[in-house]
Amino acid sequence: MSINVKQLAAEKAVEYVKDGMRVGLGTGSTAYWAIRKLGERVSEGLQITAVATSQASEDQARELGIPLVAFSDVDSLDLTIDGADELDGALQLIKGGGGALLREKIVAMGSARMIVVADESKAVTTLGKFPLPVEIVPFAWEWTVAALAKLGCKTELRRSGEDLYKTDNGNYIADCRFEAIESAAELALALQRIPGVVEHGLFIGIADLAIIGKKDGTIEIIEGGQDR
Ligand SMILES: O=C(CO)[C@H](O)[C@H](O)COP(=O)(O)O
Repeated sequence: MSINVKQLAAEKAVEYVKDGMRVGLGTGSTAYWAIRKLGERVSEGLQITAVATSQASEDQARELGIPLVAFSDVDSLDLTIDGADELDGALQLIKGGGGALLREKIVAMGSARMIVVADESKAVTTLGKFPLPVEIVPFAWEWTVAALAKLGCKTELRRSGEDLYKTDNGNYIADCRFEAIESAAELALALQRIPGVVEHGLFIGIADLAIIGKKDGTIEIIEGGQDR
């Protein structure tokens, strides 16, 4: 039987959750396993409150009996566990493959610690093979997409079947294929200067720890210095 490497990484991360913590719940197929394990621990008596980063994670947590609060009801969170589409050795991330990057960034930035959980295929030397998701407002989206393309990427507006994909916040996602991002920090600044961009999927200086599950059943832990 093959090992579920996402589950391996996610369950390791849940070991960092202690009684009384306020926990941010990430989004995606790796975060799913973390939420599942948290639900198991809650049913065994773990006392936590949680904030979800998407409707999907909220629904899953509710079903498992994890006590949920709105982010506006807490000053800050102790720990967020979330997945990533790519991560490098400096713990810079690309996120947003699941379309939840805006809420994910708010929740991660509002947490004392962020743990990234991933399988080894997500670990890269240079970010950029995975198209960078950028959340944009629907108004004048054609203009915003053209402005993004001027940064040197191939840009595609995300679709959901026949329709344009809409985030939980009612915005669109432009997926920007750079192939290689030489300076994530410079690109982040350039993206922030484009009106119409709500948020981008570059997470720089936010993650504290990455837990990477490997096919051979081992786990690699990368520690980083965040500068939130
Ligand atoms: O950023 C995300 C959602 O917006 C996810 O964390 C990211 O896409 C990784 O997902 P998965 O664990 O399913 O590979």
